Amino acid sequence: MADPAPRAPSTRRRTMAEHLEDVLALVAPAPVADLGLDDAVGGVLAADVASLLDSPAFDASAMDGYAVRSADLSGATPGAPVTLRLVADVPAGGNLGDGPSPRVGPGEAARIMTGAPVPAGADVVVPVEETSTGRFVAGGPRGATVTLPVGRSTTPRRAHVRRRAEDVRRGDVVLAAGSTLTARHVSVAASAGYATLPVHRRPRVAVLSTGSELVPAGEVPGPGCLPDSNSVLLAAAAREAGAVVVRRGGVGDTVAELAAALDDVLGAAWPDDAGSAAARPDLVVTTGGVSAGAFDVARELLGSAPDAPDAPDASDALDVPDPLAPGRSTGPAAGAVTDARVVAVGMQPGKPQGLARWRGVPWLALPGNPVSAFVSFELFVRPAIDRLRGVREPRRTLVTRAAGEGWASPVGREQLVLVRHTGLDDARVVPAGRHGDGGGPGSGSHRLSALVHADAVAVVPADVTAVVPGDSLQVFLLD
Ligand SMILES: Nc1nc2c(c(=O)[nH]1)N[C@H]1C(S)=C(S)[C@@H](COP(=O)(O)OP(=O)(O)OC[C@H]3O[C@@H](n4cnc5c(N)ncnc54)[C@H](O)[C@@H]3O)O[C@H]1N2
Ligand code: MOO
Repeated sequence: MADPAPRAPSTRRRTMAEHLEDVLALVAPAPVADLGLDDAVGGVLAADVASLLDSPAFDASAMDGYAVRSADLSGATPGAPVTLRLVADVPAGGNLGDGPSPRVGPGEAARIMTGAPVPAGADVVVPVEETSTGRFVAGGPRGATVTLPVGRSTTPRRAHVRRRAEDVRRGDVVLAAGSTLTARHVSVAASAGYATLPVHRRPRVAVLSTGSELVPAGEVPGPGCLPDSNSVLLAAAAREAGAVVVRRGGVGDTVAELAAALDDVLGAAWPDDAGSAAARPDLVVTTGGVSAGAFDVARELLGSAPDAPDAPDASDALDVPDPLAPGRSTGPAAGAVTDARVVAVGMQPGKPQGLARWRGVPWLALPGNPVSAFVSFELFVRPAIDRLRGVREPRRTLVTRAAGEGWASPVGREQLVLVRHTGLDDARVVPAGRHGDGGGPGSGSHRLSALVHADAVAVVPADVTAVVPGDSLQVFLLD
């Protein structure tokens, strides 16, 4: 049998949509736990919730007043009222004692408060202000009769009775699986008889930034150094997206240091975990070191190398042996990296992207430029976190806006432009931050000013080379 032909190095070029599918395939929803209603808010419900109770649970008064038989009121007017005998007093809470349930017969009335069960026989509640009582005072009923109707009312137009189960019937599904729980959801759960809900536990996300040039936030950078802003950005963004986060900044640019840092976060203590040694992150996110530099350590650890030294754009020509390249299989990462890929995604910024498993834990390696890291978070990491949280369809909603300015866009790559609404006209957006050197917004993946001024991200299709004022743009809004 002939030797198999040597495998030609394949170029992994992916569209954003394809890369997102690859990312989502790497992660699965986090395990489900029953959480108390206070802690469940923000989580994603893992199962439909059917009400254990009718709501209202009984025919209840909607007014403070008198429960009567409507037949007794027929023909009664403020000019010719009827007088009924008081036979019961029904406060809210059904504090009725052990005696027989009250009953309202012909010619009788029961004093009743809002939310209290309407006594048998009565089918109408007349508000107190439409009766001879006028208003209730604290304590028991005064007098043995009530005369009604009085005032502006004739016979009651509304029964003022909330019917049993008119809102929710026992067994009705009141909360759907996949819902992100808000205060409103947990209040409905409480009304439906639940004290806990099955919720996917919060994803545990470890954030690492690589780069020997990085100093921790607040330290004065030495020559050639700069503050580590990416790990701060990604950790905060992951937290905002619903994750529990462990952050390690400024990991040195050697394979041994990155491997050690990745192992370190695998053993990290998690704030949501009562010290169980088994807790591991659900996702590791790194930034930096995925392109073609001599110290691009994430890429090296992912086992990649530019396969052609003269490749015009190294990250367009990537083929990652999987598992690690033979030469590295005895290094610090021996056997640790699986499913590794470094890909050139047809997007700007954010082109070089890595993904793999580190000792089985999903690992997304994002580019180091701050805007690239941010855009990569929004496009890939947030959906991954959503999937871990149990969100059924982790997708961004795009809305249409008009371009308030023109700019150039690279051919063959979708362009992600941090934009802001003009304020004058909410339907128009312009690039955010400073981009006045002729490079346009597309060349600004290092520009921090855009990050704070942006309130949306425009997604310019790959075949568009120039955006002109008035063009219709698809944008997703930033929270
Ligand atoms: N020869 C090539 N060079 C580059 C290519 C390419 O295809 N061929 N791609 C470029 C693109 S596109 C991007 S994006 C960057 C991605 O580079 P890395 O992921 O390797 O990132 P670094 O080189 O580590 O850093 C880039 C830049 O960002 C700064 N940085 C890094 N980490 C942080 C941080 N935690 N906080 C703040 N700033 C950070 C870093 O100092 C660099 O200035 O590669 C291009 N090069
Ligand atoms: O793709 Mo890089 O992210 O253009 O700056």
